[in-house]
Amino acid sequence: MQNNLLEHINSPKDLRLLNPKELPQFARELRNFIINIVATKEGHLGASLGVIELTIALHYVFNTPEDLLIWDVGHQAYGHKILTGRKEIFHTNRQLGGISGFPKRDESEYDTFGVGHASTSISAALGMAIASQLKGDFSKNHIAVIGDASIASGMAFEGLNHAGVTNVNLLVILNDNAIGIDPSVGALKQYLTNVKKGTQKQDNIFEALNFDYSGPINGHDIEAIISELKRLKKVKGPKFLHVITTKGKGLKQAEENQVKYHAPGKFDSKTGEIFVKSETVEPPKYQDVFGYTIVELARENKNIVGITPAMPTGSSLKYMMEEIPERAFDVGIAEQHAVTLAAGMASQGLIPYCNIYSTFLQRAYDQVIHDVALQNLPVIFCLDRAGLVGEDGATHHGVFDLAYLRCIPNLIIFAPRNEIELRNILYTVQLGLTNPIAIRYPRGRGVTIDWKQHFSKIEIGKGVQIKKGNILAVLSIGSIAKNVSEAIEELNVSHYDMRFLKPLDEFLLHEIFQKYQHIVTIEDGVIKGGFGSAILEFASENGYTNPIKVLGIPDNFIQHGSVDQLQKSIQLNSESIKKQIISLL
Ligand SMILES: Cc1ncc(C[n+]2csc(CCOP(=O)(O)OP(=O)(O)O)c2C)c(N)n1
Ligand SMILES: CC(=O)[C@@H](O)[C@H](O)COP(=O)(O)O
Ligand SMILES: [Mg+2]
Repeated sequence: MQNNLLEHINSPKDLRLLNPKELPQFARELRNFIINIVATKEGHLGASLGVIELTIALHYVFNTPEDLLIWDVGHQAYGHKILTGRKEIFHTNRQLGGISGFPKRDESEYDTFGVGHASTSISAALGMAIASQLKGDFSKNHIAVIGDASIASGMAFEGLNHAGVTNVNLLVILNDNAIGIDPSVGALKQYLTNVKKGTQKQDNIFEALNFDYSGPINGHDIEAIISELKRLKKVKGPKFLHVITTKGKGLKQAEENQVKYHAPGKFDSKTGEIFVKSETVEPPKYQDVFGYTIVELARENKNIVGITPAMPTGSSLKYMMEEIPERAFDVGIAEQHAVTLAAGMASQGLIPYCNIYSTFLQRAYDQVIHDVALQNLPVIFCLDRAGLVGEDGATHHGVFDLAYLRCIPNLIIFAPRNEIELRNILYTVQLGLTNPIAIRYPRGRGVTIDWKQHFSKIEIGKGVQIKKGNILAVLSIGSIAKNVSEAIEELNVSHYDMRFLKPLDEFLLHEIFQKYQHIVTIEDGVIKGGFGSAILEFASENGYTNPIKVLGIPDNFIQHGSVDQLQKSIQLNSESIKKQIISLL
């Protein structure tokens, strides 16, 4: 199909010149444009396809960028990006030096608020609306578009609760497609389903919170959305529009397999078929080592429970949810709840494995300190996606965990260098743990094909030497050990995998500091406050004066790109590590 309309549209101003009758065709073109590019460049797909009509209607009716539009999470904003001046560079989406996969303030004036983590849009839009009111600007509209999974999170409710007692010009649009990445969960989901079916007998929740509620309306009927948005534009105070859409709309496979097509990787843009990688045997993904191992352990140990806040597929807890559903819980986008739920369970003798992406645990920091560590409850945090995650970029890199966890008393912190270490620590912790523990491991595949070996117990607080050499010792933590091994293969230096950031293996450290002239520390976390800082503190406390070089993530936000490219850009790839070590020898 020719992009007859899209060809001429580079901004919402151009869009507003179209006749309303042309908009359905424009929607088809925009969809195809996204499908064609995501098919080869990868990225989030289903969410953007589902809001094409809504995106067009919003920019058609509202005077963006003066009217402020915020996309919750932002993974559904590809149509918005293309419509707001980024059509020609959309093919660089999520790539090194290219545009971000999420709205970002320094990328466009149409991106009014940086997003990536869920459920922030209502608070941000409310803040902007209050600012407009205080400035005496009563003409501006402030619009938050939020999904059915994201609105169930505590933070979204906090925003609604506040907004309902204001008279600011705020429009919350619920894009209800009944699914997050995985199917939405919880009582609110049931409520929304009942509203859709027209079987809801109770008061409308949103009206009860003082919102002017309208809907549900068909989010693919562009005429209907435009007409409703025009009406709402004239209504004062907090308004709530409930829109029903289909995730993946317009691509058959994406509609039928919404979980897979959330972010499908490369696929055939014509047929929609996902390209299957060749059958070469590869090491497993760390998430699968977690997912399969917890099932194995939980079969034997009936006290084991699993928790995920809305990431059953991403964390691979889905395997336990399939086999032992009564002990595996998807609690929705509710990281804070997930942590305190785990604390409650641990207080009663259960053994909770609380699996949260490193970046999303940031949201539950107080719960980790106040509900878990302060009471010394033996919760097992499995922090997936630790380190650089790649194309999701700055909002999603799990690089702060070592630093933000290290200062918490009682907490044990472990990072496996490979799949076997992960498997063994998962085994060890259910044998009886007196403290909480954080186990952090990266996105993607490990290094060991034959990973499913017999369990063996790991001694808490013990590091190991994995290569012997002279003069210089490299101390690493976690899976960055692979880069170190490659870097020093031909060098006469020692390599220690310290494994535990807390408690540090001080016995081993004394040995190292007495034996080697130079120490190099390497971590895939921020250098301010992480593993390297811990070693510097150890040296200072014990009067060691050996020169220590700290390698890790520098003190700035790392953007998007492949993990290899990003590691290279901050000298954490094996070649750069090698050069830096040689310069010290
Ligand atoms: C705090 C936080 N937790 C988890 C995620 C991972 N995540 C990204 S999108 C998503 C589902 C969002 O679902 P919904 O709000 O319904 O939007 P849809 O994808 O259906 O458009 C989740 C869980 C996140 N981005 N932020
Ligand atoms: C938008 C979002 O937060 C998720 O879709 C995230 O991109 C998932 O990351 P993984 O691909 O690492 O599971
Ligand atoms: Mg949804």
